[in-house]
Amino acid sequence: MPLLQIDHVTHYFGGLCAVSDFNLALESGELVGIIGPNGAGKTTIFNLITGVYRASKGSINLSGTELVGKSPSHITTLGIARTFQNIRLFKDLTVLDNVRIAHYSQASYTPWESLLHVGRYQAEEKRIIEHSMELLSVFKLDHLSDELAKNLPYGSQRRLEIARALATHPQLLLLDEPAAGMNPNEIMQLMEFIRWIREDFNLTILLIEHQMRLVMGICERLKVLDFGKTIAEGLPWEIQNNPLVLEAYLGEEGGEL
Ligand SMILES: Nc1ncnc2c1ncn2[C@@H]1O[C@H](COP(=O)(O)OP(=O)(O)OP(=O)(O)O)[C@@H](O)[C@H]1O
Repeated sequence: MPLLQIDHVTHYFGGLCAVSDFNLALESGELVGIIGPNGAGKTTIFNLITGVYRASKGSINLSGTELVGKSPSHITTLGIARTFQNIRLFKDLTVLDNVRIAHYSQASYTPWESLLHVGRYQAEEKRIIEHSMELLSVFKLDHLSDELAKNLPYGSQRRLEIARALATHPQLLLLDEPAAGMNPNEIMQLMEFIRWIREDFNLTILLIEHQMRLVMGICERLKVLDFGKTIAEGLPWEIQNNPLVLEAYLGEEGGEL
């Protein structure tokens, strides 16, 4: 059974069909890309998977559990984490607190234990801080744990966002334009980094990206959207030579493939 099975998902914003009859079967361990020109519906698909929007039609299934109708926090506990197109850190909190916060969806103590700092609270807090520091260390951010997130360079903020996403122990990681704003050298490093976290954290990854160097370099297969519809799918080299895809991109200002 695929880890994620999306069947006939359609979503309207008023009269606009942002996603039309989208289908995807994602096997455990795969690294798949969704590409398409601006406004094609890519981020809407992430918002549908993570429960930010409820699909107007269709089904989204994670290991046998239907996600449509579930809240984003519930979906997080089921094993899906994401990053955002525009980095969404708590910029005025420390690096450590940004990762700590992500653990609270799974904390096992009660509000009373938390208020009074008794019972499971102390042990759980210790575990959360230790796990946060372990993650920061793996991402080479531990020496910056007391720094405010807003003071980190851009590339480190991206790494911190991914570290925070991994704090919830996801099986499926959704990366929304992780290479946005990066130079070619940083993109090469990011490619290595994504390959490495997939292996090290046993992840399945779904990636939205405009940077073709990254998409073609690491994705095993691609889905291409245009105006909410899937216009092509296949191996990166097949997509690169697909006339429908070329037309969709060439029609976009500055678009290239
Ligand atoms: N909350 C919303 N309300 C109304 N329309 C929306 C909303 N969110 C997205 N849209 C519209 O839905 C369509 C798909 O948007 P979406 O953000 O999913 O595209 P995208 O492929 O991620 O684009 P980009 O590459 O520019 O991020 C667009 O026409 C967009 O204007």
